[in-house]
Amino acid sequence: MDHFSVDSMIALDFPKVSVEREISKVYEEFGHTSAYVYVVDKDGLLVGLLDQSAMIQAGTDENLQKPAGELMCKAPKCLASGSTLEEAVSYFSAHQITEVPVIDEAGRMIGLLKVWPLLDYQASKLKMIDSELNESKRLTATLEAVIENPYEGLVVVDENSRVIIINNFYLEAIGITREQALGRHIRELTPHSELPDIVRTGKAQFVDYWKVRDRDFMIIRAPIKRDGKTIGAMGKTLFKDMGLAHVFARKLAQMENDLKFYKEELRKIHSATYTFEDIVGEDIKMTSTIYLAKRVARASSTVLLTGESGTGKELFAHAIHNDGARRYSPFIKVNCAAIPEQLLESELFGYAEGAFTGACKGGKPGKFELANHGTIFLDEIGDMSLTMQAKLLRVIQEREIERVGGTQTFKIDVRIITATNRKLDIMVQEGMFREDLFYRLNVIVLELPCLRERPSDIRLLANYMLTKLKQKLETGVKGISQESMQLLQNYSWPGNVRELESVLEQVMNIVDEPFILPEHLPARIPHSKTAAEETQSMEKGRFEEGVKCAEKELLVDALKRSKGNKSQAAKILGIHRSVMYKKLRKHGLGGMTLSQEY
Ligand SMILES: Nc1ncnc2c1ncn2[C@@H]1O[C@H](COP(=O)(O)OP(=O)(O)OP(=O)(O)O)[C@@H](O)[C@H]1O
Repeated sequence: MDHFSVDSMIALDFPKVSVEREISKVYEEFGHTSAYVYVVDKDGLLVGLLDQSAMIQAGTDENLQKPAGELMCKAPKCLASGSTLEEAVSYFSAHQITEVPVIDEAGRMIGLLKVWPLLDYQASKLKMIDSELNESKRLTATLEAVIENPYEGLVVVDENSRVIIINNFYLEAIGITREQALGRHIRELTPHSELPDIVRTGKAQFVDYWKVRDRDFMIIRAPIKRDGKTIGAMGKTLFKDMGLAHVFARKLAQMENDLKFYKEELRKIHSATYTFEDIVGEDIKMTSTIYLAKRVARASSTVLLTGESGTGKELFAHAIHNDGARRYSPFIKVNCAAIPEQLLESELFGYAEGAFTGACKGGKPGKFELANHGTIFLDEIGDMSLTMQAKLLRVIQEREIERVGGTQTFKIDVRIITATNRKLDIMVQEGMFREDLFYRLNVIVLELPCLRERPSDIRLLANYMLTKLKQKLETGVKGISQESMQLLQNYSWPGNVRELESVLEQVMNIVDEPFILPEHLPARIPHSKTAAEETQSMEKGRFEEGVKCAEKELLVDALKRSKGNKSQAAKILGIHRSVMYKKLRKHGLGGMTLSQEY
């Protein structure tokens, strides 16, 4: 006989559908990888091989057309007519036989489907069942350990609120045995249980208080659902006892505190620290600048602060912001000289997501965005490149920004305060600063006087800083000798107030004596006397200074204790009122009020 395929089976009145169905059943049963089906013709010759894609590859296999006597040797007669493949497979597998006859409608066997290797399949199926069993045993053991953990109570009820799982912790808490609990309605065990409500509503209750037999617990209750339907509920204690709950609550409170602290720190970073109260100065140049600054603080106009380094430009920027309507909004400082040119643009205007390699997801807001509704303080504006000046000009004119690499523009409402110690007008002439930007920034100009122009403020500032440093450094230094003060006033202070601050801090760190004397001052502050004169007068001067300072300190102390009452202060010191007044005049304390610092 010729080779035959599914089509040739049709020619033999064997319906194609039926063959395909039978074949697919074999595959379904044995899996595509574990079974092969051979088709043998009625003369016992192998005529087809069904591979994994269920094709009859007639004529393509070298085994085709070979006698299949040995394959058929086990074919039972009882199956020779009309059994379905399913019946055949189950019969064969029970008898460890791996062949199925193909029969025609008259019940004649026209071929044979040989299923191979059925035995391997059975063995692997058994192995699989065995490993599934082991896995589920392992899982059950783990679940039991979880359920029986000694730190938490657990009870599970079914859809009728009957207990199906309960752990020892829970049993112990309510004081009954497992046998007494299983299968009972939960309210028979704990009359006020809310689990039936959870089963009814299907809604969880997160964290509730549960008191049982004089013990307090925190508990959560949750529904158990399958295919969206509530099939039970579980109650679980959260802590072994309330002691642990309190530990947890304390930790939570600590974390909340920390969070508050960091939020406050962040707020401080984005807010102005100083106010006009922190600006010390009595010199007319200074007081008129403060007066003007206070006036401009109320408006939103752009301010340009000029003056030598260390004259207090940043201090003024803070004070102006803090005195105006924007005081509760951010104060953002940008040091234009400290940020590399290529980063300044994204620092000021932010960048969009994917603007460059390494850009943060979601992009990053720039300082202008952060300062929205508040103030941006652009320090060292004179150090900004011409390219950046053009970009800044656009923002000032349009009052809108676009993130680097972005397409959207944002409207911004920001007050701009700039500062520089460079001469912007000269820079404009030299082509180093854009003229149009200069006029945009030069709306209100506050020129801060340098320290050498206001020597009277040196004494004031030095005493003010001494008081602050005494607290900070906890030193025994009580004051500055008159002679030292004179030297400080004679000095030119190129670094202005910042330099004065650092000289005092440096001196107070090394001086062990109560008063800062000329020899304690750094060498760059010129001493008016020659070294010989100094040595001579030093001993005398030191004693006199000491006495003078001590006397002054006693006077100040007595006045403080008498709350400014001079007669009372005289009594405290045991001196006559007239002597008291004389000494007060000598030390310049005649008009002393309590708020003054000496
Ligand atoms: N009038 C003042 N009263 C009290 N402290 C002052 C005064 N002026 C300046 N200071 C202090 O001096 C230091 C320098 O001030 P600030 O940084 O404001 O100066 P600046 O002009 O901005 O300096 P730069 O140009 O170098 O940035 C700060 O510690 C500041 O608190």
